[in-house]
Amino acid sequence: MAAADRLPHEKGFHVSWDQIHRDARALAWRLDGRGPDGGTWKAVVAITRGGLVPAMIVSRELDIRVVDTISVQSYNNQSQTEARVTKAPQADLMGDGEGILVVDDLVDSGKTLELVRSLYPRAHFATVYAKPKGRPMVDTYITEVSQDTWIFFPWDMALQYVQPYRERD
Ligand SMILES: O=P(O)(O)OC[C@H]1O[C@H](OP(=O)(O)OP(=O)(O)O)[C@H](O)[C@@H]1O
Ligand code: HPA
Ligand SMILES: [Mg+2]
Repeated sequence: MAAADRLPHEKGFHVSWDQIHRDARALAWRLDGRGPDGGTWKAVVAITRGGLVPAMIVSRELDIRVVDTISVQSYNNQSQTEARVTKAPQADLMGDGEGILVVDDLVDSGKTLELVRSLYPRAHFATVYAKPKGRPMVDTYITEVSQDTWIFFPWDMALQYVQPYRERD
């Protein structure tokens, strides 16, 4: 669905680069020292593509140098399709997920995390934003938004000229 076709009851939550940076840092600080046995995390695994930016910020804050990715595609623009893994992380790194921090930008229906959880049940799942339906799938998150809110990330947006209020028809 194009952004212009959104239903009127659906709200937009626009996240700037500055905001995602602050929120991803807050996520990192919350996760610090919460690895196995109160220790450090073995690796950060980003769920691409949306998890790449938060995972980079988290791994930088927590000084985790081992970073891998899992590609899960669950949306085509804004309509949901069946979640599927299109690229898996290194199997010997992952094991059952013990000590692995899986990071994504948000959890919505929870379908993406449900799939990744089924593959790595002992991993820790962290997202920056969460909607109520998907919340049971995430272990740590920073900000919750309502289910009828669409989150717009800075990598999907551009600055645009806006007509002055008095000149709009
Ligand atoms: O909880 P869910 O309902 O599964 O939705 C959340 C997922 O959907 C989006 O990814 P998407 O599949 O659109 O791919 P992208 O990260 O490449 O944009 C988002 O980045 C999450 O990964
Ligand atoms: O609210 C959202 N914003 C961006 N991508 C998404 N993928 C699922 N839900 C969302
Ligand atoms: Mg994603």
